[in-house]
Amino acid sequence: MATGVNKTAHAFDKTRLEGMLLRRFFYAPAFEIYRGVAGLYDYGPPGSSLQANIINEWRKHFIIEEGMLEIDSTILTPAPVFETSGHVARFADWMVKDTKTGDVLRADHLVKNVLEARLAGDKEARGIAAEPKEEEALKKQSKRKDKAAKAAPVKLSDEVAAEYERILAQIDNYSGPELGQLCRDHKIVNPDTGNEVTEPQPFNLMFTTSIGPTGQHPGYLRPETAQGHFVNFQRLLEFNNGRVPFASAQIGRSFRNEISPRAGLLRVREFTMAEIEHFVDPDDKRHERFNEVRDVELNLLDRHTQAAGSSAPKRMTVGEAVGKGVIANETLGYFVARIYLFLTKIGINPKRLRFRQHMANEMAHYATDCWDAEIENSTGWTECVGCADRAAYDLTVHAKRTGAPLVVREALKEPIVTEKEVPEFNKKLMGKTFGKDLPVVTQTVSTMSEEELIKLKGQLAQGEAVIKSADGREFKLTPEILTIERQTLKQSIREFTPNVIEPSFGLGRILYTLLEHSFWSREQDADRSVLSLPVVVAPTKVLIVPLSTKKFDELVQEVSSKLRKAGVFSRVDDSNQSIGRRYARNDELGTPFGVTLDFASLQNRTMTLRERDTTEQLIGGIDEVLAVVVDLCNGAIGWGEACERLERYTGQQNVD
Ligand SMILES: Nc1ncnc2c1ncn2[C@@H]1O[C@H](COP(=O)(O)OP(=O)(O)OP(=O)(O)O)[C@@H](O)[C@H]1O
Repeated sequence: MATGVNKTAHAFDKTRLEGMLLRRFFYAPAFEIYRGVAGLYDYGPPGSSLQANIINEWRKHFIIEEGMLEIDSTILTPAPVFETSGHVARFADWMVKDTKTGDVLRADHLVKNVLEARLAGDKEARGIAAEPKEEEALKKQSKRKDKAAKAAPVKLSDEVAAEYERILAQIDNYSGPELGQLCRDHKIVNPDTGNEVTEPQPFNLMFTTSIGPTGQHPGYLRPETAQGHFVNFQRLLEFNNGRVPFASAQIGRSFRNEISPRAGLLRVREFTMAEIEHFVDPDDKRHERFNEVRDVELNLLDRHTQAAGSSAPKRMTVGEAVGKGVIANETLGYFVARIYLFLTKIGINPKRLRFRQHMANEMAHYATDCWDAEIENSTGWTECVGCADRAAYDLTVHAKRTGAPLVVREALKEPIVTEKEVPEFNKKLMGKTFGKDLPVVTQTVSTMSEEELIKLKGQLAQGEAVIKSADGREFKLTPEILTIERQTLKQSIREFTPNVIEPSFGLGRILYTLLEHSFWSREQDADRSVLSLPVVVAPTKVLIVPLSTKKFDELVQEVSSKLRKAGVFSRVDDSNQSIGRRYARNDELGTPFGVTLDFASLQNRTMTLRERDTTEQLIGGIDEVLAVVVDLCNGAIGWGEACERLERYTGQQNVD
């Protein structure tokens, strides 16, 4: 009985969406009455509920479903942690400055925006319809002062257009000097002023602070939550009975001093992340639940496709991708698929979701493979989740710096028995013979290969031998100083540093793209906007609408208390506005169901149930409607089944 809804009746209108989000206070610029600060936003009631519901679903989907160990580590971090992790040296973006005004721009964004705008201008000049992101680029450009950029759309030669496409397909792969070269080669200037820009310089994105009253401990606000997992590794491992694989998970705030944040929630300076660190045996990256996701189909944009200048993803199952080596291993593939399932469950349009593999330069030097979940929106494709195999890098560097044994010690079922040449030193005699060079001699012998030791043993059997240290000095050895014997060794413990697979979610980006994907206007009336948020994440699940205030108080109380007891979040709208207006307001807030109490409710204890997307209405007894609505909100039934149940109910009433 549910009729189809044409959600694409009106073209997506970003200005309308942004106006509505602000009007309904999903989120707003922070400190607005102080004129605000770029890149900081406050969430209002519907935005906060939406984020809380996304987090709730994330916790169910990952932490509960996968038995992960949840942690909550501090934001304030002493400097040595980020010196060790490499963030102090390398957590930087390339920035350029306007040579006249000193305005600061992020170098890769400058190149991307200018080339996209030129391609959009080219399309316009050729009379080809622009894609939404290109329209955005043109809109931005037309507001700017650069005369050349504002001039009539310019046709590009086919070679130049192809070159721009090639650059854009691998924009994340360029180093700072290469971005500088691109600016010179393609005459890229600051579009706001038309002025040239400086050579790109690295800019560290971490906010510095100092801990303690005298400022003696330099520190940083964390730019990601990951280090909190690594520094707690020993305790987490112990909690997991000393075994891998296991995963820890954390949801919390991160801070990045972004160079010029101008993209709303997509690029902010303070944001909530949800991160997983899955610790796994480096020799065995299979995943025991891989079969559950093997057939999940994904859009995969691998690095070879990008290097060839294309951005057309290949459609493939995860099983196929891991089998063919497109995705490096099962565990990484498992998480890529689980990320897909999570994002689509909360309402991201699967057709506008792809996984892009990092190109060689883009990936951290230690990582083995990395895939970003990118979601298409009005600004183009935006990374919303990163999923990387970080190998053993993090635990290794922290162990080296602190001396903490960040390793797994695994009892071997079968001890490994090996025969080995073992050098034994006469320390006393060696001390007398070599004095302060003793450690050099010991080190030189101890680091010899099996083959070298056998050769040395042979020479000693002849009376003496000469060895060469790493710095080229020679030392004479005799059988009195050193003996080498073949021994049988038994190893019953295997010690190794686990590898880490890290899915890292930015919740603000997911929330914003979800709002774009859910937003549409009714066919008959472009002014009537709807947010088709899935029930699981909708800020309010049920709107209770009494016809007029006083007479219905008791029923309103009854209905809201029953919904509360069933764990369904509802709101009462008893304003004086017409029911139609009240529904329209809640369509904008994404409330999936409405129940209306009218005079029939008083007389016959009936209630009307309305569905947001179709606007269909069903009538039933109050308790039956409540039972149906609770099942709808818990995801036990869909709208089709709700219709059948209430129609059955109405049929029975008529017979009775
Ligand atoms: N400035 C930001 N504002 C909002 N979300 C962010 C920001 N930076 C990162 N994120 C989120 O955190 C996730 C993991 O961070 P990661 O370090 O992989 O991002 P990134 O590669 O630095 O992003 P970008 O290249 O867009 O700056 C991203 O997928 C994104 O969702």
